[in-house]
Amino acid sequence: KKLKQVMKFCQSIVKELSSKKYSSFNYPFLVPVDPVEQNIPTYFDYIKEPMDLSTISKKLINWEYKTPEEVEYDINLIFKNCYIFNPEGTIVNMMGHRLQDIFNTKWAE
Ligand SMILES: Cc1ccc(Nc2c(-c3ccc(O)cc3)nc3c(C)cccn23)cc1
Repeated sequence: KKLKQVMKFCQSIVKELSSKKYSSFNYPFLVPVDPVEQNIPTYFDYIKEPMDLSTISKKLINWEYKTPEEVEYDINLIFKNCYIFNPEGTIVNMMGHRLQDIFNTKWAE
């Protein structure tokens, strides 16, 4: 069925965004943010819907998404959270924009 192919495409995009070739700027988005480890204790005061690429990959494997729009929502949540917590001009903010540019290009394909 078509849905299976679409979900495979989504998984390929998550794999691409997690690729080592982007390791200089994708690492803040690969796994759930650990506010203690990253010394950002207020993170969950601002971010009520944490999201990361490994969580999306797991949800895809467990068929937790019913439509590609739900996958797109979670991927965009990563960037939305990034820009909420990391103001314009910060390095992590710029890392988010770089990864989002790759996502927008691949998603539009
Ligand atoms: C230049 C720079 C400065 C700080 C960080 N912090 C950070 C973050 C992070 C993720 C999301 C977020 O909204 C804020 C921070 N995740 C990491 C990781 C996994 C390893 C090392 C540092 N990390 C990374 C790069």
